[in-house]
Amino acid sequence: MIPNPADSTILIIDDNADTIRLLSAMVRDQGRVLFATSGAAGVELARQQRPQLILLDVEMHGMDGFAVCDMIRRDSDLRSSAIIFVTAKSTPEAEIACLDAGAVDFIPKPLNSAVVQARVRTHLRLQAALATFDGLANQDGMTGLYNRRYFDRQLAVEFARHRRHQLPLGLALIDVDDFKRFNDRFGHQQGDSCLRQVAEALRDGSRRPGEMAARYGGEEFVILLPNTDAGSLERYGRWLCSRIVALDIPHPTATAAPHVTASIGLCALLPGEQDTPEAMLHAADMALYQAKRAGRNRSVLAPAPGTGESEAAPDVAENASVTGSGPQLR
Ligand SMILES: Nc1nc2c(ncn2[C@@H]2O[C@H](COP(=O)(O)OP(=O)(O)OP(=O)(O)O)[C@@H](O)[C@H]2O)c(=O)[nH]1
Repeated sequence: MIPNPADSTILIIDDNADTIRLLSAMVRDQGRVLFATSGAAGVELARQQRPQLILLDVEMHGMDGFAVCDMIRRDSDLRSSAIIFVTAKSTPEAEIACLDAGAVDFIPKPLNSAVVQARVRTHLRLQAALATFDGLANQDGMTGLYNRRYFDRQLAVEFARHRRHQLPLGLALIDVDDFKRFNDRFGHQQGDSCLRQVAEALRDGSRRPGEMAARYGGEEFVILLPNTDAGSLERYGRWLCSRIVALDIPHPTATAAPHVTASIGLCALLPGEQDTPEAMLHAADMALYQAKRAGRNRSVLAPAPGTGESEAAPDVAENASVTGSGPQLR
């Protein structure tokens, strides 16, 4: 979806109430306008609201505009917020200093309504275009799910966050069963359509806050589940298998059932210092392998990475919890 500039949030940071009133009136037709009357309050509000555009006064008491700009530019969550400096110092040197500090533009005081509106409009359009490119770069073209590159980045971020807060992180690796036979029987185009339907079911099945589904490659998908322990993940695996069965896509040459099914490898982990995202993915991959070996159309929960058990691909019945698909609610 192409972001609409009119849905943007504009944050004004200025310690002068009159300037805030004036600027708000000038830009209120171009988005949702928020304001803060100090640099510190502005940074806090920016972290909460992630505005597309920040109109930042240079000369403020306490933390000045340059210090605020520096804090915002260093915050990875605020990388996509554009800053326009608003200042009475309109010498070329002052203008260059603002741009060098990381602002995208510069608005001189006294404020001219038409100039302010034109600059804000231009930068909101640019922000919308950048967000669109960002979205496309992170998307898998065929299914519309996130792509592997974006997933790997998010996994690293979530892994670090769950380690910091000592929360359990869940991961599900999903592979469509006997998909080569499906292509052989129905052709590649039908195969693509089948993958799109599976992707849609996975997207619908991962809509809780923070959950994300991605295409991991070929007929393999992955779902990241924040704050999910082993017990919840096992239930989720069963539920996900049943959702794919419920698509009821005929697959007469499949080995597990006469319709499309998937095998799922699960891994839940309270990340410790020694754990890595790669080891977690590897554990889920081993569990997926076991699900295939045990007959497909099921999910298998991996032993926690680092216990050594997942390395040897042990017998399913001994070392993994196998869960066949059943029509269970999540
Ligand atoms: N139509 C279509 N097929 C794809 C796509 N990506 C991968 N495939 C096919 O998926 C099939 C995967 O085959 P295998 O890795 O042998 O696995 P499988 O047949 O699903 O068997 P199991 O995984 O053991 O159940 C291959 O035939 C690939 O060509 C795609 O984007 N579209």
